[in-house]
Amino acid sequence: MDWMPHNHSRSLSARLDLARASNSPSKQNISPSVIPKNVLAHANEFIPRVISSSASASPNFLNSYPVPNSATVHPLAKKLEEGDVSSHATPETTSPPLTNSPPVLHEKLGNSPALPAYQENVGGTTYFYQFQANTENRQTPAVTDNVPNTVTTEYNVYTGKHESFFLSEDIRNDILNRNVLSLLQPDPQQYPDLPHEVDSYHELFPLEPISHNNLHKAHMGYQASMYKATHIKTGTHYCLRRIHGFRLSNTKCMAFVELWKKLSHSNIVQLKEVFTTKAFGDNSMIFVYDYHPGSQTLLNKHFSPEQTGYCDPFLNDASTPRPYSYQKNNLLRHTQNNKLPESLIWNYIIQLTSALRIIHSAALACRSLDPTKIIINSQNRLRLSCLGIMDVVLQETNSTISHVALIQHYQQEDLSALGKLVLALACKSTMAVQRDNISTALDIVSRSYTPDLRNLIMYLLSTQQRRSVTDLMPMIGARFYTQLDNLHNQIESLDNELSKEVQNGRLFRLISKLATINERPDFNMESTWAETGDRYMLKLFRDYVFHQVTEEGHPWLDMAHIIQCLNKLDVGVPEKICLMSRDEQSILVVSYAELKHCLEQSFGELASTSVIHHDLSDVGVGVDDKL
Ligand SMILES: Nc1ncnc2c1ncn2[C@@H]1O[C@H](COP(=O)(O)OP(=O)(O)OP(=O)(O)O)[C@@H](O)[C@H]1O
Repeated sequence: MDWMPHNHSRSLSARLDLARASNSPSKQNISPSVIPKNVLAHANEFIPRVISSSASASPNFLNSYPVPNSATVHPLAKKLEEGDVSSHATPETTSPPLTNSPPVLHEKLGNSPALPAYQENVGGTTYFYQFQANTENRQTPAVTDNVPNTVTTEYNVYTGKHESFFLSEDIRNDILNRNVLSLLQPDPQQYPDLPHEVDSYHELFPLEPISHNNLHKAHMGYQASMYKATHIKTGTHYCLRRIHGFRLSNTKCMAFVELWKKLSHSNIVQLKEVFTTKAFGDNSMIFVYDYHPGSQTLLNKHFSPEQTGYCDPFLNDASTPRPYSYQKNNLLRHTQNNKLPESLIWNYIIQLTSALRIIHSAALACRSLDPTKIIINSQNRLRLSCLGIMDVVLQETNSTISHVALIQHYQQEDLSALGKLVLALACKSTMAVQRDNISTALDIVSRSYTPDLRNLIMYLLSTQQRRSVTDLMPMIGARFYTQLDNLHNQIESLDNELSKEVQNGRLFRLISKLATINERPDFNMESTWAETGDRYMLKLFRDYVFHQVTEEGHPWLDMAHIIQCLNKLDVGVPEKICLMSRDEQSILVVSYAELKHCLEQSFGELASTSVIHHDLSDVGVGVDDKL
């Protein structure tokens, strides 16, 4: 069978390669009868040429070996015929160690040690061979023991611990959960009134039940609702907060919007844009924010009656009046049993003060520091949401007020709101901050937490003095370092997790390229496109990488082998491997560099005529040093 008849000079090198493929201690001779005469005439002394991995010339991979029926068969083919060797090949791999060698031709030029060469004259052509370096010590034995696609099962593949190879389950689930939430689509039957498009956004999905109760007017008398939406052009998900029935008559407030849009901080939900729309059938004002899937409000997280076992300790049953001391003891007992860890409260304080610091230094005020307007994610990251709305809405309702003049007042209100929030968290009660309950609540804090926490709350609640967020820093003290340390540790562990997966995209793109080429039914009306030329090589390579079998013919699934082969293909190393045709009649000796060239060439052909072409061109870029 001569399926690569068109390049005789290549055939010569191929023969040489095959001779080297039989790189066993007992050297194999190349039968002179298989060397074409027209090549001999020009090359009576032949020295194997160096194959550079970056060679742009036509690759030297067409090393096919027609196996003649005559007596002058190549020794390796002869061995195959005689059944001396198994009819498959061993995978080229160094991990785990193979007891039998793969038919790998190590031509790692540049880093291979200089070994003595010997020469042999065959039919007038001189062949130069290099002795094998320390054959006994090699992890991989001689080729004569094996042929492509077979492994011996004297060892077991190290399956390893799942977690040591892949992202931890917790992180994976968290990410998947967020992805699912981001992709949620509304049921049109459940929400028939939802507009198809609102300005540059579509796929609106309500983040809370749409209230038709006009009494629920959280934003200075305006009803509001929240939607997840997708930007039509970029596909990015955002949060739209709609203020119902709002008509903007004064554009002065848009100066605040510009200031808020510029404010970027890890503890605030960034405002992206503000616009008016009639898409909902009324005059609505839309505030577009970053979307943080999986977030919940602080109210839901810590004060929700829907949580099992939660009830507000300050909620008295009026039908059973009891002496004050009894109630207080009850409160204390309840708080002791249910209190939040102090470290968590300080964690929140550091994040909230950090956000307030940046807001106040931009001459703005939050004005919505409320458990319903602070969102928290699964890693306890707090973000102030709803920023900028009050500036717009209040400007409208009372346009005579100068916001700039009042900003300091609002900032003081922010600090009071922070004091109440910390008190509520320490007592696990939103009712604790009611005027009648504050002294009892502070008493509870004194008994349950350190004086530092009480002092901070007292400072924030004392309205006699002018307070500043920067004054809180000494009260936080060394806890700041603990927070920083925790964050660094978290970053490091995420970095470790990321490093496990960092190669996946590259390998996936490589496999995608192979899969789009291999056994493609037809291309450009050529029914044999996937079976001839470059593609044939890739098909055999696919068998070599993925279809290894044991000597008994059982599938051999070794991820290390697969990944190693793909990495070498991606880089295009000069190392050579033997590929065997499926009928086991022919063997090709081919380098990864040549295979890479085939892949690029064939994929280039496909991509150039494809209707859609996703850019996979960066496959392999800069990975040489990552093997
Ligand atoms: N930027 C955001 N990204 C993701 N989810 C958010 C974002 N902002 C708010 N949410 C979620 O949307 C839902 C509704 O938020 P909203 O601020 O309206 O809370 P609320 O308690 O319903 O307050 P209100 O009384 O103003 O309606 C909450 O579950 C909240 O977690």
